[in-house]
Amino acid sequence: MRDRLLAAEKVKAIDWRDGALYLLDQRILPFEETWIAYTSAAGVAEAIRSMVVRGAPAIGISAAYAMVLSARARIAEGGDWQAAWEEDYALLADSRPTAVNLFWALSRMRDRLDRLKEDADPLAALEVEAIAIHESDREANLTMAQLGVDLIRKHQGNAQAILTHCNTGALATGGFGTALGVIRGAFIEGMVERVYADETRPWLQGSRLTAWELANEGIPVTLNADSAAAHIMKTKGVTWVIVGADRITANGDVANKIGTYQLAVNAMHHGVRFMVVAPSSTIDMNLASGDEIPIEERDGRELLEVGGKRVGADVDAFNPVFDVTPADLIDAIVTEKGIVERPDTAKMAQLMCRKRLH
Ligand SMILES: CSC[C@@H](O)[C@@H](O)C(=O)COP(=O)(O)O
Repeated sequence: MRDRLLAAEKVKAIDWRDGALYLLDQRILPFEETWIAYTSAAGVAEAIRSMVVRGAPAIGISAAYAMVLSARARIAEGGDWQAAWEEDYALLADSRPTAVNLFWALSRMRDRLDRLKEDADPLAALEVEAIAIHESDREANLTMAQLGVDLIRKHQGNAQAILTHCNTGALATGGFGTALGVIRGAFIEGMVERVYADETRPWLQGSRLTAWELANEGIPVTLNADSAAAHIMKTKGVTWVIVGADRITANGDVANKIGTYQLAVNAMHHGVRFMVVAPSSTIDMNLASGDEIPIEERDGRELLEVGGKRVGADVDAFNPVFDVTPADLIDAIVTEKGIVERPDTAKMAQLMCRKRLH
């Protein structure tokens, strides 16, 4: 399974080469595959804000490389370069509020600088750290895929229908994906008959990105409107809903793409199992519950317009782009440190004490 999973890394969203960060512009996929080169932290912050790069782990990795770009520019300027580096740090931290991977990666970069020996080269150390963040996300994808597949097998090993939301694949991570990594692994093991992909209004991460990734690999995928999910659970033999996460709190509540919460409610009603797949960099033990998670609200025009053309009436639009699924609706959280079934505060604390499994 490992080799076939790694083949899915042919698709990637982030490339660090020749001292620049290259991001695949996810706003225009699947119609155009355009890479944009970034050489400044401000440029990367704007790329995150405007969704050139998206998906919690991918945002964190991009921010880490942005801090390398910042160090190079600020050291060249001379003077108190660390104060200027902190300004870039703040700019990046302000780009999107919900995915904690962003803040996790930034603080790892700052810690690296704080631990630097006096004669060490800060730029080289930061680059090594950013690459390590990227690499460890790839590794985490592999471990989670294996654990998630084992969990599916434990409950029901034969081919089944799976429903997913948003995009959690190679485009959203440093590897081949979190939830989509488990789905890929389950398909390789002959345990997936069909994947139902929610289109994921309003950015259409499901129809543009997830459906594209799966179809490219010959994994049977059917696209559906988000509002069809309950009907599909009732009529199409769905056994698992498998999603990613942007922030998981100390009690096991999960923030993910808007619409995830209603999937969990519907899954509970229909007896469909609900799995969340996320690396431990998505877990925020500083927040007691999901009520404390800052939920990003984006411009209402994202709902009122399609392709820049007005389609909605002249009214206000409320556009929260994440919601919080309470822990008691979740069957399992799969991380690279292990699986937490029926999450609660004690089990999450135990998980975070464990070492990574790879
Ligand atoms: C592995 S990605 C997990 C989440 O980041 C994903 O489900 C999601 O909600 C992405 O939202 P986005 O707004 O596209 O950044």
